[in-house]
Amino acid sequence: MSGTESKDVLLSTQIVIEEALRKLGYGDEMVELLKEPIRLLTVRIPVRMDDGKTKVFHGYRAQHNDAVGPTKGGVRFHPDVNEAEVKALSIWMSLKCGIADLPYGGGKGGIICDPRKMSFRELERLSRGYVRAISQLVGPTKDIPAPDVMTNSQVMAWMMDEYSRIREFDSPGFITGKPIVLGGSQGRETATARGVAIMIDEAMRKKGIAIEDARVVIQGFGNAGSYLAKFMHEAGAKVIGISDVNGALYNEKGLDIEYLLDRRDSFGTVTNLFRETISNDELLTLDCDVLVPAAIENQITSDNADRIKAKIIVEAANGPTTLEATRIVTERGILLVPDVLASSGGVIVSYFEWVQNNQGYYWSEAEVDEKLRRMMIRGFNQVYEQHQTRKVDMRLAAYMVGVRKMAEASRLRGWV
Ligand SMILES: NC(=O)C1=CN([C@@H]2O[C@H](COP(=O)(O)OP(=O)(O)OC[C@H]3O[C@@H](n4cnc5c(N)ncnc54)[C@H](O)[C@@H]3O)[C@@H](O)[C@H]2O)C=CC1
Ligand SMILES: O=C(O)CCC(=O)C(=O)O
Repeated sequence: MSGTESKDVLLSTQIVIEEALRKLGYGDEMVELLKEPIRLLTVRIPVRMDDGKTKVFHGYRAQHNDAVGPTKGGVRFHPDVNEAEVKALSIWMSLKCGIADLPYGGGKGGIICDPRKMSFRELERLSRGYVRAISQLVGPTKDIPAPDVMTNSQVMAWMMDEYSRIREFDSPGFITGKPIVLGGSQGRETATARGVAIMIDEAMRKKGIAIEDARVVIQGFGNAGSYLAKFMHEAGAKVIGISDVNGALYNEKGLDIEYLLDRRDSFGTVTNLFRETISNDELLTLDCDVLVPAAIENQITSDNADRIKAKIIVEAANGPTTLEATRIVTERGILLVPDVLASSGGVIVSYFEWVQNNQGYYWSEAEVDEKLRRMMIRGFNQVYEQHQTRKVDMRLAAYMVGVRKMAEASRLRGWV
C-alpha cells in the first residue's frame, strides 16, 4: 500500500478492497463486483425556504452490496457531500457490518447543504423531501438509514414520520438513531463513542498503557468526539486536546470536559468561546498516548504522519487517514485501529434498535452496552489476529475480515 498519496476516498477504498480480496483468493470478477456500489440514486429535492423561495438541494443514496441482507448506513448533511464520498462511505458501511457480523450490507446517503445556515423548519422540510425522493429504494427490509455528520435523532424522527405517512403504517424499523420515545434504542446516541472507547481499551492493553496514565487527544467534538471525551474523562484518562471546525483547545493538565460538554452547540462547536486556541494541525501532532480523529476525512496525511507523537490512533471518523499516512504510521510502530472497526459501535447499536423495533420488545441500556462490548471486542480480536498472522497492516486486516462474508454471500447467490 505504498506509493503517491491520494485523497480520493473512493479510489483509496478500492485499492484496499482489491488487495483484501486478492489476499483472500478472490479474482477479477469479485473485485469488479465489490469495488463500486450496486446502486446509486441521485436526487434533487425542492424545498420551500422560510423566505418563500424554492431551493433545490442535491442528495444521494448509495447501496454497496445487498447479498447478506438489507443495506444500512447513515445520512450526512454537509456542504462537501459528493458522489465519490457517498460511494466510499457505503463500502465502509459494508465492511463495518462484515466485521461485526451483522445481517446487512452497506449503504450511505448524503445531502449537499449546510444545516448551520438553515432554520429548524427548513431542515424538517429538507429531511422529509429526501425521504420522499428515495422512498422507492429504502425500507425496513431494503435499506435502513441512520444519523451521520450533522444529522441527529430529530432528523431521524422527521424521516421516520415521512416514511410512515407514505407507507400508511407506523414504520419505526425504517430508520435508526430515533428518539427513544419513537422506538429508538437505549445507548444509540452514545454508541459510536462507546465503541471507540472499547477499542481504545483494547489497543492500550496491547501497548501496555493504563487508562489512568493515558493522555488523549480528540479531533471533533460532535456526536462521536464529545461523548468519547466524556467517557475517557470518566474512565480516568486525561483529555488534553479537543477540536471542532473552528480550531482546537489544549491543556497539558487536562481540559475541563464537563464544562466543554455543557457549552458545546448542537453541531459540536465550542472552541469559538475561547481566545487561546491552537490549529487542528497542531492538535493532531500533540504529544499524547491516544489520538482520535473524530471529524472528517483526510486529516492524517503524508504532511503530518511523520510528526504524529501518539502511540495509538483510533479512527472514530470515517476515512480520516490516507493510505500513505497509514503506511507511515504503521512503519513508525503506531497502532492504528481503523475506522471500519473502531467506529462500528454506531451501526451495531443501530442493528439492536432495528431488532427491537421488529420484535416490539425493548432492552435496557446495560443490556445494549454489554452486547456492544462483546461484539466490538470480538471484531478487534479478529482484526488484530489477521494483522499478526498475515503480517498486514491493521487497515488491510480489517478489510480482509470485513469483506469475507459479503464476498461469500455474493458467490453463494451465484452473482460471481
Ligand atoms: N454519528 C455516528 O453515529 C457516526 C459517526 N461516524 C463518523 O464520525 C465522524 C464525526 O461524526 P459525528 O460526530 O456524528 O458528526 P457531528 O456533525 O456531530 O460532529 C462533527 C465534528 O467535527 C468537527 N469538524 C467538522 N469539520 C471539521 C474540520 N474540517 N476540522 C476539524 N473538525 C471538524 C465539527 O465542528 C464537529 O465538532 C464522521 O466521520 C462520521 O462519519 C462514524 C460512525 C457513526
Ligand atoms: O447507525 C448506522 O446504521 C450507520 C452509522 C454510520 O453511518 C457509520 O457508521 O458511518
